[in-house]
Amino acid sequence: MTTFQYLWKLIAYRPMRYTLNAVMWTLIYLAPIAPGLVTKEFFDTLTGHAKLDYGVWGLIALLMAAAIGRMMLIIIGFITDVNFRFRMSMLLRRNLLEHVLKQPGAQAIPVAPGEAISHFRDDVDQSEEAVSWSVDVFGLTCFALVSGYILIRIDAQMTLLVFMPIVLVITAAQLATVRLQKYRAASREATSKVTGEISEMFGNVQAIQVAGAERRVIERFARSGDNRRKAMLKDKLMGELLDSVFSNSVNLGTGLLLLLAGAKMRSGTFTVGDLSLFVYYLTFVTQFITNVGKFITYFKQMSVSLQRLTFLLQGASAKVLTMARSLHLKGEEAEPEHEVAAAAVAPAPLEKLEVNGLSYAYPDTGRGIHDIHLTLPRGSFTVITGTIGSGKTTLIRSLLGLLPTGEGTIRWNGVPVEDPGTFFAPPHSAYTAQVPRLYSDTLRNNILLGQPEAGPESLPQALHAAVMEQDVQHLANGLDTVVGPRGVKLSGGQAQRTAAARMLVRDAELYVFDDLSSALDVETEQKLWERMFERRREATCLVVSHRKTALARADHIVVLKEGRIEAEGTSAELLHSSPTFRELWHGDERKA
Ligand SMILES: Nc1ncnc2c1ncn2[C@@H]1O[C@H](COP(=O)(O)OP(=O)(O)OP(=O)(O)O)[C@@H](O)[C@H]1O
Repeated sequence: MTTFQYLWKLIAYRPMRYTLNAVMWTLIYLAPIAPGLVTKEFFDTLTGHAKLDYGVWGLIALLMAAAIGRMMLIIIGFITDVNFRFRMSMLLRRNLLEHVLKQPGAQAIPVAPGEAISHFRDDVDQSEEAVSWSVDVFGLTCFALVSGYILIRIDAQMTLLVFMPIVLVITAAQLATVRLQKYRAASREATSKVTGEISEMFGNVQAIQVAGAERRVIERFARSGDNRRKAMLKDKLMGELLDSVFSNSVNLGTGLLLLLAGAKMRSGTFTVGDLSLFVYYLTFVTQFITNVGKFITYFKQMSVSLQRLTFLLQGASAKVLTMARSLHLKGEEAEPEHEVAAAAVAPAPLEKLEVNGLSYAYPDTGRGIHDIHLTLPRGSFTVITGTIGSGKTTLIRSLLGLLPTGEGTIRWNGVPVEDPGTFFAPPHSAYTAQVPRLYSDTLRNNILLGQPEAGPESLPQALHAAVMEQDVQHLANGLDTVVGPRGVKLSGGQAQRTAAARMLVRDAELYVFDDLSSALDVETEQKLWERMFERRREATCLVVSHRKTALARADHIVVLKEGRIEAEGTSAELLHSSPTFRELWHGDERKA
């Protein structure tokens, strides 16, 4: 998408609001035409050159009326502007957020969270700015045309002589905006780097401390801060320099005007009123050129913002950004599409899940999984095992659509799953990741994640199944205990079982656990599996584990090595046939 198309799409999102805004600001910019003419009449009245005779008080009344009228227009103009701007930027942020939430969960954003936030904030603001300034350019062009016509009719030669040098000075200064734009892009880049570093630093305080890396981290941060300072300084200096050229060009024009007008006034072809009109309009004409320049700068910055926002889309078309959607303002009904979609997919009981030829390679490392075949019959307990880095997590994530689609097919009861990312969610499946992700909220909210507490049974049941009920009793406020950022107030095992309870509180046909037991002792893990089976005999489980507790229960075990299936079968079969399995099995025995 070109920058112009992007601008146009944003305008076309709310065309009536844009038009209303453009009309208002055109009226605001045209408004000074009247007081200019009244001022001219005033001075011409004093020198006896007036064509209309309103008298001094009449002219004062007209000036007052024009000032009040313009004030009113400006107030309305701000209302229309804010309304339009808000909708435009909200559309961008809404679409961007929706896109991120629809991405394969394991790779939702291509940059650090802090950097993504800076795109959400600054690049959207920049786009909003450019569209909003297009309105001003239109209004000021109308003013320039009308005032130019009036001035040329009074004295064409004076108009050209006074305005041409100003146009030249400002155009030359405008050319310098190319450099300004470069500086602006650099300062923006430096700012997002600093924001990204802050967010990573805050998220990793413990890791920094235990590595004794405080000083080095601070030094690195200081270097980034210093780069940002230099970039910002260049940006500000250039901006101020250009602004001063633009604002001083009015004085330059007034000087020229006085020099030229003197001779003309002596010869009687130019009145004092004409002079006042020229001086009065001069400010606005200069403003016109300045603002056109500003618009060009904003437009160029908008193209940088468009590039950065498109990068966040990770290959999706930039059209995603401007797709017209409701913002649900003023009590508009929420789009029912999600509920409809969810209702349409009746949770067909899982009889058999088949995976054929599933492959995925990470683009940067080329590592991943190759040609995986799996069959999970209803009520089965399948364990994926293998050495570190053999591809267990990648297999689970590919199957659940948490990574971009690779090769292979997945069939649910014989029916191909077209979009695993949306399909593998409750009520079809529930998943606990290897690293539990918790919010800084209450334990209850972390488990429910907005799901209504259905009956008096389901939450306590899920806590019991996750072997969490004792822990809740010992927490200061039970389920209403706030767990701290990323769940820091919980132990590793508690955090994992909270994630398990989050999964179990959702009714699902397929339960997927990625190394759930890594922070659990053998006894707790034993209880967890027992309760799991008591509660949901029919549930199908796919579990990543290298622990005997899980391996011994498995109906079927798949051993991965370097992304491929090395062996599969029951534990008894594999102990006989697979050296990798024997190593894992006895390794766990040694640990126990
Ligand atoms: N985001 C990523 N980008 C690039 N390569 C990755 C990424 N994640 C994992 N890999 C690589 O893919 C391979 C499989 O990783 P995966 O996390 O699936 O292994 P695993 O068997 O789950 O390991 P572990 O037992 O340590 O959890 C590894 O070689 C790893 O380095």
